[in-house]
Amino acid sequence: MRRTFQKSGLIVSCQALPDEPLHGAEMMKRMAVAAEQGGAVGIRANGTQDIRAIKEAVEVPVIGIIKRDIPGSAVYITPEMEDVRAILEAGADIVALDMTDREGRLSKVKEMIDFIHAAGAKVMADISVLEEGMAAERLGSDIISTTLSGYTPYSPRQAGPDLELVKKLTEKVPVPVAAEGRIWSEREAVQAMRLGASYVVVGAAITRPHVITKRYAERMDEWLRNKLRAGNW
Ligand SMILES: CC(=O)N[C@H](C=O)[C@@H](O)[C@H](O)[C@H](O)COP(=O)(O)O
Repeated sequence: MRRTFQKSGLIVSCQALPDEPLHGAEMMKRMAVAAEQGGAVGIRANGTQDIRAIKEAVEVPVIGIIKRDIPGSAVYITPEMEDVRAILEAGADIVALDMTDREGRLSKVKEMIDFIHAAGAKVMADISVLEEGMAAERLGSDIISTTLSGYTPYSPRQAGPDLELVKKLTEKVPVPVAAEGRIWSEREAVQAMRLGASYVVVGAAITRPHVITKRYAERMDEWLRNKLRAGNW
């Protein structure tokens, strides 16, 4: 039985790629358990080993992805049907996939969406601009997430989350919207909800300690450099 999501809440993305210090299913399982203890209503996880380990350890639904580089392609979040199959076999309740309008992707994903639905799971569309979100909804996606805003050449690059996109999506699409990407504070999370987001997905700010540490260290170095430049240190 696939699990269903609460109507709204925090989803914690528990991901560590092979070059990251916390890489490994055991670590990600513990991260997910901690997130659930803290009140997360769902977990987002990458790779079949992590998805399996997390599904066994938590009660909340799990969004599965497979990040994979395909030579010559910019699409790396659940790129192919074989990835969808593997995610479903690993037990994910929701499958998230790239639904950006690149490389004819939007004409290719319908088959994937139908396959996911036939397996009793739901679809999260990872998009980067409003038009992609609207197209993803028309294709039958169950949740639209701003995951890829800032990561396609035509979406805005910004330090913080794309709250403008969250707002536009909630006005235009009739399915739940998830605010995802570069959310670093509770204030930003609440702001996203105020703008109509049903879910807020937080990754690095909760589960990537080396990134959290780097932010602290860089801010402190910057302060120190400014002090030194001003000659009062
Ligand atoms: C762009 C991309 O590949 N995003 C990935 C999607 O699964 C993850 O690396 C992010 O951690 C996730 O989207 C959450 O975002 P943030 O870690 O910024 O809170």
